[in-house]
Order: sequence, then C-alpha cells, then structure tokens
Amino acid sequence: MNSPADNPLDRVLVLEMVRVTEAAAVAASRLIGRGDEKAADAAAVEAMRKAFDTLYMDGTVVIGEGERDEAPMLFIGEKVGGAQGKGPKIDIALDPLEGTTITAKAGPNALAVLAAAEEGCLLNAPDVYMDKLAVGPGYPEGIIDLAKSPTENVKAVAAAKGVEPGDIIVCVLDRPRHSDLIAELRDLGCGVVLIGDGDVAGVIAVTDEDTTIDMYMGQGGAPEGVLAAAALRCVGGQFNGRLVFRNDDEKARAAKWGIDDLDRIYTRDELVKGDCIFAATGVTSGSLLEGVKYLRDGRMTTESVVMRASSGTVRWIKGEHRAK
Ligand SMILES: O=P(O)(O)OC[C@H]1O[C@](O)(COP(=O)(O)O)[C@@H](O)[C@@H]1O
Ligand SMILES: [Mn+2]
Repeated sequence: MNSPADNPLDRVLVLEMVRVTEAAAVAASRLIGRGDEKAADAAAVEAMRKAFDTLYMDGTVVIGEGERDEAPMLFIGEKVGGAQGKGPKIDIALDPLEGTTITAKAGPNALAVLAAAEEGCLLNAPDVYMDKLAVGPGYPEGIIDLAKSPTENVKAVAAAKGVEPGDIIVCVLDRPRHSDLIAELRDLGCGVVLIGDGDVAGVIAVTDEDTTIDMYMGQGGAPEGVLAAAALRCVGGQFNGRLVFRNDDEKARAAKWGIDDLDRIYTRDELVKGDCIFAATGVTSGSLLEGVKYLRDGRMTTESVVMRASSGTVRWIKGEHRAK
C-alpha cells in the first residue's frame, strides 16, 4: 500500500470524488427530457465546479469543457479544489455531462464523469476526435491493434475467445462516418450494437460481460477517450486511441499541448499513467449505472461508481438526497 507521502491521490479522499459527479448528475437530472442540451450541460458544469471546492486538493483541469476562451467554467488549465497552493497537486479530466443530447431526449447512458491522476499522468488531449478500439479484460496483451483493420482485430479477438468472428459483438456510435466500418463488421457476421451517443459508457461496456459487448470501435471525442482509458486502467481491458485532425486549427491545438506525432497510436497506459481514480454518476439509466430518480416523497436517488487503478477497487455507491 502506498503511504500518503508517495501518492498525492491518497491525500484526496477518493470517495469524495463521487460527491463531485453526484452534484453534476443531480443538477443535470432536472433537465432530463426537457429538450435543452445547453441548459443541461450548464447545470452540470456549474454544480461540478462548486463541488470541487469542497475537496482538499490543488487540482488542475487538463481535460474539460474546452479552451479558456470557449468555456466560462471548467476550462482547460482552470484550477479546481479548495486547497490551492497547499493541497496535493492533482490533474483532472472531466465531462460534467457526457451525453448532453441523451439527457435532452431522456435516452440511456448519460453520465457525469471525471478521472483524477497525479500531475502529468493524463494525456492533455485536445478537443478533437479520436479513433478508438477497446476490448475487455482477460485477453493477451496486444490482442487489439488500431494499425490493423477492423476485420483483423475481430478475428484476433474471436480466435482468443474461441468463437467465430460472427459471434463477436461490437459497439459503435451510430454516425454516417461509420458506415464503412459497420458494413465491414456486418460482412463478418458480427452483432453491431449502435449507440446514439455516450461512448464513455460504450467503451466501458466491454468490461462488463452482462452487456454481451466484446469490442468497441469507431471515432468519438478524444476527451471521452482519455476518460474511458482511465476506467479501463482501473478495471482491466485494453484500449487503443489515435487522435483525428480534420484541419489546421485542430493540429494547432495539438501542438499547443505538446503533441507532435499526430499519427501516434496510444495504448491505455500511454493515455493514463501512474495511479488514477475514475468516478461517474448516472444521469439517465444505462449499462453502467442507474440514473437519478425522483421519489414521491421529494427525495432522489443516485448511483455512482468510483474505481482506483493502484488497488483495483471498484465501489458502487447508492445515494439518497433531499431535493432542495
Ligand atoms: O456526436 P459526435 O460529434 O459524433 O461526437 C461523439 C462524442 O459525443 C458524445 O456522444 C456525447 O458527448 P457530449 O454529450 O459530452 O457532447 C460522446 O460520447 C462522443 O465521444
Ligand atoms: Mn462528452
């Protein structure tokens, strides 16, 4: 076990991270199904920002709501935590409302989510797309490789699992940009689980046999890629990510954060190093968590998960809250 002196995360109450995601989820939950993505996001951001102040840490947002001039709160570089200059230095990746459209439409799998690690341990991913490939725990290291085709990756996983390629179930974001990928998977006979949004939950689904999902493939947000990699670092499973740059402005963003090899394929442990914490609270119910529920007596319930890489501990936390 690490002593507090070794590991700054020990000095932040790991469980306290859940209060931050709970606060964001509860705030966003009032906007579930109200058709207003922006209002839902703003509510989650404000609540998360406030909740951070209750934590004893000197935190810095490294993945957040955008660049300083784009986001009023929780922008990249913003200091969070109630112990600036004296508490442990922690880097934070966050998505106060992962699934703004899901929330607006009352769909499944919207989450309030964050990852925390020692300073310098999270890839400062710019807000661009990322090609993602993931598989759950229990496979030989290197079984998936983003440099190879979807067909090759499915065949490798199927062989290791002892099944036919057509038995493999792959989760993919339902987007026109994935039409070739989906056609290739269907040609192999794979089951393709199409999700409307929310690839943090989509990637994490590969770690849970109950979902029946074997693999995750396709392009989504790079920030969400780092968050999902943090979760897999805690519970196991492999992840490959490659940043996708659509124009010079996006390339300039990468340069700003010191990323010079634009074609690099990052493994899970290159995206997230050292010890880390992953915390999430469900906003709407889905494969990972139950959403916020309002009881008749005016109380509400939440479900959260908090995990830690160094110990591999996964804690599921149900909360009951008085509606304000
Ligand atoms: O909708 P796009 O542009 O395909 O982007 C995909 C990304 O958007 C999401 O579906 C939703 O993210 P937000 O709600 O945080 O915007 C992510 O899960 C995913 O990585
Ligand atoms: Mn998101």
